[in-house]
Amino acid sequence: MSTNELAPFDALVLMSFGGPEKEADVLPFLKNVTAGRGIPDERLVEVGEHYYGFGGRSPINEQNRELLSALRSELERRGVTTPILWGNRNWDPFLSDVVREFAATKPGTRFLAIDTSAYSSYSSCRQYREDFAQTVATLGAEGVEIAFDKIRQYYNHPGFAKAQLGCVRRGLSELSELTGGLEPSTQRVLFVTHSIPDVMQDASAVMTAGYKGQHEQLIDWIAGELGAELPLQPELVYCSRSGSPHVPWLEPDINDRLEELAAEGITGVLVVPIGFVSDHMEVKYDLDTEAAETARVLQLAYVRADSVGVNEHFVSGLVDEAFERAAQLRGESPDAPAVTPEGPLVPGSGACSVSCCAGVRERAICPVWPAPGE
Ligand SMILES: CC1=C(CCC(=O)O)c2cc3nc(cc4[nH]c(cc5[nH]c(cc1n2)c(C)c5CCC(=O)O)c(CCC(=O)O)c4C)C(CCC(=O)O)=C3C
Ligand SMILES: [Fe+2]
Repeated sequence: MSTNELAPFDALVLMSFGGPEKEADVLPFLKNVTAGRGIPDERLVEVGEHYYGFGGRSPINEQNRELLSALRSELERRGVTTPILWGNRNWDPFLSDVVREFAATKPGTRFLAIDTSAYSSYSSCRQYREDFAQTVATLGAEGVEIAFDKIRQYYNHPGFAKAQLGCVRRGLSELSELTGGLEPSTQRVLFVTHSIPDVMQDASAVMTAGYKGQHEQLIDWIAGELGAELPLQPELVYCSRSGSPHVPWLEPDINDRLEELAAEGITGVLVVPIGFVSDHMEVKYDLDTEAAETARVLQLAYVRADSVGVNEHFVSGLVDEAFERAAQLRGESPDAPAVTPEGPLVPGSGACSVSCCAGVRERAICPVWPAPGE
């Protein structure tokens, strides 16, 4: 007997940010990212340099190829034959191209998207829903009907959470080895995520625990799970701020915080990239290059924990979330596990509804999930 755990979906699509793969790609990529966003030119030149420092190649596409292949293996292991594609917002392979090619052989395709972004905010969730709406509209104008849904934001799904827990555990033992033992009075754990503008943070906190609150809840869960294994005080800091210096973004920046901590007598840190699913350019440049250099100058011992990458808990969690979403759309009430007090961000439950993480611009989103009462 065979059942299709992903019905009513015809295909899965891994949806990501995209990144350049050679020097000539860097500027056109940055133009795509910042189209209509008012990022100062100086910032673009500066960010371009981060990429040129790595030969113009972001690691993100390679990491997504690995994630795609890990997801394929996990689906195969579970006997699922539904195809899985990969598409990006800002660089080749572009979502619309991938979807167009697939839908050409199968009109009316229903896609279920898995995006490489765990938390709620305009940049990390709603903007993907705008991308899906735009893709539906573009193909619709070409006479090709398609539909999209997406899995829930998964920062508190046990798969992602357990993967993060493992990364912290390994990082702690590395710091301990490097420094001859964990020392609460002189060491800290810095959980790092991508800074966002305060207004984006505020919009994210209307219908959900918010971008910042979700990170804090996950950190609390990790600390609870580790118990005495975590003798060091954890805190949340930020990286990769951009935009005008007059616009407030979430702080403290990791480099500023390292300076303060060094002045307070801290001599070692474990840096955990909890906001990122893989070691892409923010991790390679902002953490492994820039923050590591700040720590070196301050003579701080610096260990960077792994990102979840293709950790088995993470990968099988993503497949569980796809199954969960498909079952919800079949009218079933699947188990929706979550490790933090906020609970699962079930689409349309209020979290991730039409008004969740609303941006400054009015743009069509897809799928449209009204919350009860909206
Ligand atoms: C929350 C968040 C995530 C995490 C969630 C997720 O993963 O989606 C994320 C991921 C990423 N951000 C990336 C790259 C960039 N982000 C930029 C700009 C911005 N990011 C923002 C937020 C986020 N970004 C914001 C509020 C801006 C300001 C402009 C705007 O309102 O959009 C810019 C423009 C230059 C600059 O301003 O730095 C670049 C080049 C890459 C690719 C890395 C690689 O190539 O390996 C990835 C994975
Ligand atoms: Fe970004």
